[in-house]
Amino acid sequence: MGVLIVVEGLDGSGKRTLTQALCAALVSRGLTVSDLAFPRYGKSQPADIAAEALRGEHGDLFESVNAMAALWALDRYEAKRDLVERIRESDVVVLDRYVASNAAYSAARSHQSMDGGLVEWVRQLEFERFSLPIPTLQVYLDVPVSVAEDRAQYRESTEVGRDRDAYERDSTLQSRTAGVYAELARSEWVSEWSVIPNGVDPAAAAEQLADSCTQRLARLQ
Ligand SMILES: Nc1ncnc2c1ncn2[C@@H]1O[C@H](COP(=O)(O)OP(=O)(O)O)[C@@H](O)[C@H]1O
Ligand SMILES: Cc1cn([C@H]2C[C@H](O)[C@@H](COP(=O)(O)OP(=O)(O)O)O2)c(=O)[nH]c1=O
Repeated sequence: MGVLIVVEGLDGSGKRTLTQALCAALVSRGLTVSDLAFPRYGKSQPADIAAEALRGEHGDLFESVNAMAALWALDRYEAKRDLVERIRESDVVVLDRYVASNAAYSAARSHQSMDGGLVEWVRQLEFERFSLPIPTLQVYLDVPVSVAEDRAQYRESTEVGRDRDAYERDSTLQSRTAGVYAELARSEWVSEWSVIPNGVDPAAAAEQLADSCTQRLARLQ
């Protein structure tokens, strides 16, 4: 039975980079590691439909915050059995985005703080109704919106298929999302959070997180 670590943050905040560094740091400690990124594009119809809606397809689907959030949530519901199995079979499972993404982006789209109703709606849908596994630790990459945007723009210009979608192009949405993420982290929403400040080297952050995983695993035994 392993620990579930979730990496959260804005588009371009460095989630994929930290996830990869963390997996490498865990493997170098002799641990068995499994990683998964949400949305599971190409593997989940709900995720693909939501991504298409972000690019203007499917009529007015994009307009509904709840409909979009339900699609991202259904992607995770479909992955539940796989996720539970990975947690059973690995020492550590690392996720690039999870339920907190839905909470932060949905509240931000509706101009709500974390107390406005949507965050609680997401929690009830995903953790109560769907009974998705509760993360052991949620890691928030606290990067200024302008830095995340510059990185997402750079990636768009250098990587095929990484053109920015409607959320990524909306910098006021990104900035409200950062506000909700900060609230979620401060209130330790659903489980423990760790905030990585801007400027911390991803490899150094990964080493610290890997040490913390080793200690948590020792406590579980
Ligand atoms: N700490 C960092 N400092 C500088 N550049 C970074 C850092 N972390 C990630 N990057 C770069 O920023 C871009 C976006 O990072 P990525 O990990 O893909 O972000 P995300 O998965 O959050 O969208 C990539 O080009 C990556 O190489
Ligand atoms: C996983 C997830 C993502 N999102 C948002 C965050 C992103 O802006 C957008 C797409 O996810 P993202 O991780 O950015 O996909 P990619 O960069 O690979 O295209 O959807 C939610 O609103 N809820 C969720 O549950």
